[in-house]
Amino acid sequence: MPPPADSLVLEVKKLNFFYGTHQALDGVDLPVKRHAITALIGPSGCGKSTLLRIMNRIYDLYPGQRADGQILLDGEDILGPKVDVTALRARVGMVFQKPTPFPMSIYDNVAFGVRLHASKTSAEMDEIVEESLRRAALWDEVKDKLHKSGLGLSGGQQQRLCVARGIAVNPEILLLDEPASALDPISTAKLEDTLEELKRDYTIVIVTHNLQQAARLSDYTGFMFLGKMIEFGPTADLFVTPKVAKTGEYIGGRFG
Ligand SMILES: Nc1ncnc2c1ncn2[C@@H]1O[C@H](COP(=O)(O)OP(=O)(O)OP(=O)(O)O)[C@@H](O)[C@H]1O
Repeated sequence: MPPPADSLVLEVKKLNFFYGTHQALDGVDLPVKRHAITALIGPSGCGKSTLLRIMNRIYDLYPGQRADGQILLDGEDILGPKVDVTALRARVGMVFQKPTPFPMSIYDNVAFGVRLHASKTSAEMDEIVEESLRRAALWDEVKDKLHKSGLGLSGGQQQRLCVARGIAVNPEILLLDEPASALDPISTAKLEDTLEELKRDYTIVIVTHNLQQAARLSDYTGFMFLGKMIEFGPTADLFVTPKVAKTGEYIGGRFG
């Protein structure tokens, strides 16, 4: 069963995507439920990252890439020509595969995006930085070195810093593209706990190669293959009783 229509924050409809003449997505639909975690799984090259990159129009930065179809965010089509892309990226934040802290202090990493979008007093900014680091489950580890470089943190801490930076601007949706692939198991577990906590207030879409991670973490899962959304549903149903044979083969490890 898909999530009820009135619980959706984002709806991808009949989405096609082209890198020049290469069609990477073909008629993709994806309903994204508010305050839930939606995972995208599928073999390498099936289009998971491409789909994620369309949701905040990162692809706009690259000539020759084009999308058609609809992506409704709170009912408004974000693929339309009149969309303010900077404002969109504040509403739909992104955390990448490799941790990408800026070469500046931990504090400034979190404050950076907020300064772009709003003017705050220093007391307000202190509060936002602390709250974001707490929510990203990093505060206790960094509260005594906020003015040291973000690049001095461990890989797992850097990734949670990127999550803190992403949520500091209070986005509706946080997109994560294989955020744990460069992390050790303990850092991965911490990041997963963080995401579980965050879904109370945010909507999360995560691309992962790790099927156990998708099964542990997500409420809904979409399985993609060769640019198509093959099956979408509640994670427990898709993993235990997939409706499409291809989904079962992938989950059963018969290809990938
Ligand atoms: N910049 C690009 N230019 C041309 N083709 C691209 C580009 N990026 C991706 N593609 C192609 O688009 C298709 C989908 O790629 P995408 O990176 O979205 O897959 P993916 O499922 O995220 O893969 P992976 O799990 O390996 O990251 C692939 O055929 C890929 O080769």
